[in-house]
Amino acid sequence: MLPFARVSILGLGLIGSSLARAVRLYLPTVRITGYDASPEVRDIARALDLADDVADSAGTAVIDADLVVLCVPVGAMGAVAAEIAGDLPSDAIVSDVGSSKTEIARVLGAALPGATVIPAHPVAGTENSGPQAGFASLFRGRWCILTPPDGADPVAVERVAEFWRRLGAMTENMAPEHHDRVLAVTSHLPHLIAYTIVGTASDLEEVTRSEVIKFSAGGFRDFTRIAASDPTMWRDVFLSNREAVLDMLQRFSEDLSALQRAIRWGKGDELFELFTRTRAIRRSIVEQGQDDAKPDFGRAHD
Ligand SMILES: NC(=O)c1ccc[n+]([C@@H]2O[C@H](COP(=O)([O-])OP(=O)(O)OC[C@H]3O[C@@H](n4cnc5c(N)ncnc54)[C@H](O)[C@@H]3O)[C@@H](O)[C@H]2O)c1
Ligand SMILES: O=C(O)C(=O)C[C@]1(C(=O)O)C=C[C@@H](O)C=C1
Repeated sequence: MLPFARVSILGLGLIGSSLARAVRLYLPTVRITGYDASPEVRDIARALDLADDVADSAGTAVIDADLVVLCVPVGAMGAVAAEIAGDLPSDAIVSDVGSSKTEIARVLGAALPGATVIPAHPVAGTENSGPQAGFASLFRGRWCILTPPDGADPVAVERVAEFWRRLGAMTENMAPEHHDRVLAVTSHLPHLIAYTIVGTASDLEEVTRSEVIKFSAGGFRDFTRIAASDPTMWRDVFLSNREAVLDMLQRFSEDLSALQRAIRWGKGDELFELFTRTRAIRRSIVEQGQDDAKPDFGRAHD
């Protein structure tokens, strides 16, 4: 059975438009209503035929929904939730796709008292933003982590999980606090490091900007992709997951200092031991099929 028949997607950027495209492709009988605060994005969404209807206000977008998915930056979740509170059908389930979860659970709970809220996070994305950047296969073969509140209705949780599985994702349930610690190290810290290294390189006086661009063939180029990610999104992620990120950053700084010492004192065995360990981690990620470069992964942009 279809988990939902009428889905409203609020925020039609990379993730919202990918969700709309995926629903169209994998759940073609589901009616999609979209909304975005930006009139330009609404016009583009209409031109791209992303939804059956693109509403001009958040309230009208949810009026007959059975699932509402908030796809806006983490810092805008509370404001959108407040906008829909008066129009949300009492039996609708509200979910979201935000990259941090504890703070979102708090703001959604406060703005929508009595509503069924089942937050989720598809661990899939790119450095691009906006409605043109989305594609239907974004979630295929990717994890979607659900962070239901204590005492959540198991049927509602399973309906949201089934919705994501129908779009090709694999699902797992987690406590929001645990999610935020795991993602702090697997997603948030890597972005912080990429922003730092690209910023450091561009500030170096003895290396010109054109040299940075010209010789960025290998590792640095990979960092520049990550460092091109959306500034609003990532500002909100770091501010909303402050504690976990600062904790992981502290550990990272200590490990970096140890590496600095090993290089200074010529401790080649320490460097070799670490690099051997990290190579094994990369290999197990590739073996588990979690690597984009895997040829049969089927995530070609549609
Ligand atoms: N980009 C990624 O890789 C990625 C991956 C997984 C989850 N996420 C999460 O998905 C969410 C959306 O990110 P994105 O990459 O799609 O960003 P995006 O910038 O591409 O799209 C966000 C959209 O939200 C709209 N918006 C902003 N405030 C709004 C409001 N108050 N009401 C209605 N619309 C509003 C913007 O106009 C924009 O079109 C974020 O919470 C982010 O943390 C992002
Ligand atoms: O592949 C990328 O470009 C991403 O940054 C995707 C990525 C990640 O860090 O893995 C970014 C943020 C998300 O919340 C989920 C996925």
